[in-house]
Amino acid sequence: MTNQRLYIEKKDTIVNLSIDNNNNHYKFNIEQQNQQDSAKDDVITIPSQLPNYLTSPNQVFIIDSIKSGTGRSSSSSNDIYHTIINPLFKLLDINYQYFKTISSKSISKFANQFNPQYASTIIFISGDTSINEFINGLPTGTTNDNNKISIFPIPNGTGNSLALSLNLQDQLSALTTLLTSTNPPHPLHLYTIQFPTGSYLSLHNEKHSEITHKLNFLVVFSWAFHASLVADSDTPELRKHGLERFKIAAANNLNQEQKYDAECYINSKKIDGPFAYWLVTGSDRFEPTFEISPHSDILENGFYLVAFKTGQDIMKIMYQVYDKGNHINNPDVIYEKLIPGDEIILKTKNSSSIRKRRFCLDGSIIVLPEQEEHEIKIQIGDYIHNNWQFFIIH
Ligand SMILES: Nc1ncnc2c1ncn2[C@@H]1O[C@H](COP(=O)(O)OP(=O)(O)OP(=O)(O)O)[C@@H](O)[C@H]1O
Repeated sequence: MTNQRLYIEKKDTIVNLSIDNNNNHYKFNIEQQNQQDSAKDDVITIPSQLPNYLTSPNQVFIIDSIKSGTGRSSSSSNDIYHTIINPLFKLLDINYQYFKTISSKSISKFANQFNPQYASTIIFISGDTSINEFINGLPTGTTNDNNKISIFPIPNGTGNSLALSLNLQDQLSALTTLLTSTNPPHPLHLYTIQFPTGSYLSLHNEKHSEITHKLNFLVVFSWAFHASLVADSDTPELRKHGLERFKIAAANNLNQEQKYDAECYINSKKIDGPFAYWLVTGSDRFEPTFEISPHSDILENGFYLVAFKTGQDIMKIMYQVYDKGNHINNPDVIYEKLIPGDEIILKTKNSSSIRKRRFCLDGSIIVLPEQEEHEIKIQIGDYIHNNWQFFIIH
């Protein structure tokens, strides 16, 4: 059970928030006056003056991606929006618009019609993919002040790498950070990939939609073993297992040779494959203890290549990742930093089999067309995309 007591200065009221970690059930209650006079030392004060990004003229939106993580049903006690966020925001007089997903296209559609009057704050109750879908779904913005978007993740997905990289370990601590942070929102850096014509987004291992323009990622772009785990575990059956779904898919993948032929170039430096593991990431961890890139800082512009070749003991290296990111000291692991101005190109070979041409983009699976060779270039962008300026609340 995780508990949090908040003192709402504006209303001179203490509220108790709790989450039962076993079943994800939330509770919200307002303390009686006589209890309030007792121990006030363990409370977090929510000041009367909330951060600018939650007050007018900023427009606040909440996107509730209800199938993220193990999913949740509306108005039940595992629904953090209705149980906690809605009553808390009402108490704090925060004006916002609530948007709940109804399909796998909801977030892209919401993004495509997004046309705020002022700078906006978007709070995601989701994992990483939902945030990625929003950013990639936006139309071209104007260059007025209304193009500033501050994003905040309340971690509810299977993969919550963005939140974890900001040290937001759970929903309640994320909420208090959102309400009390004194840091100005920081530029949120994006990385861009042009996929070959004919590439498509795959959902539950079926073609979902064609990729028609460059796509951005926020936290991870992967191929080989990592992309296979994400793709293979994307079934309704395995999704029920939450984070365990990756472990189940990993066990299945370890029964097959992990051989992905390619050459990789960082600027003019060539790195020969074949690879078993290959990904680039700007975040330091994918799970609370899976420290995939200990030197990454999500607030910096740049990312790391983490890769190793076929023939290495995959599980041994994965355990090193869980051991405080110790894999980066393993001479068989390639760990390279890329900064603005650098570029990375992956040239795949013998990749006509579908398992060899699946990529993971912040949790989405992109399948390249059926060809023996592909070339993918990843560019380090900045925090501006399609005229929108992105910031992260931290
Ligand atoms: N009502 C819905 N019906 C179908 N799909 C939905 C619905 N709501 C959200 N989704 C989709 O579910 C996915 C949730 O991804 P998100 O990253 O937020 O959570 P997740 O559990 O971490 O998933 P992953 O780890 O695979 O990225 C998104 O692709 C989103 O569009």
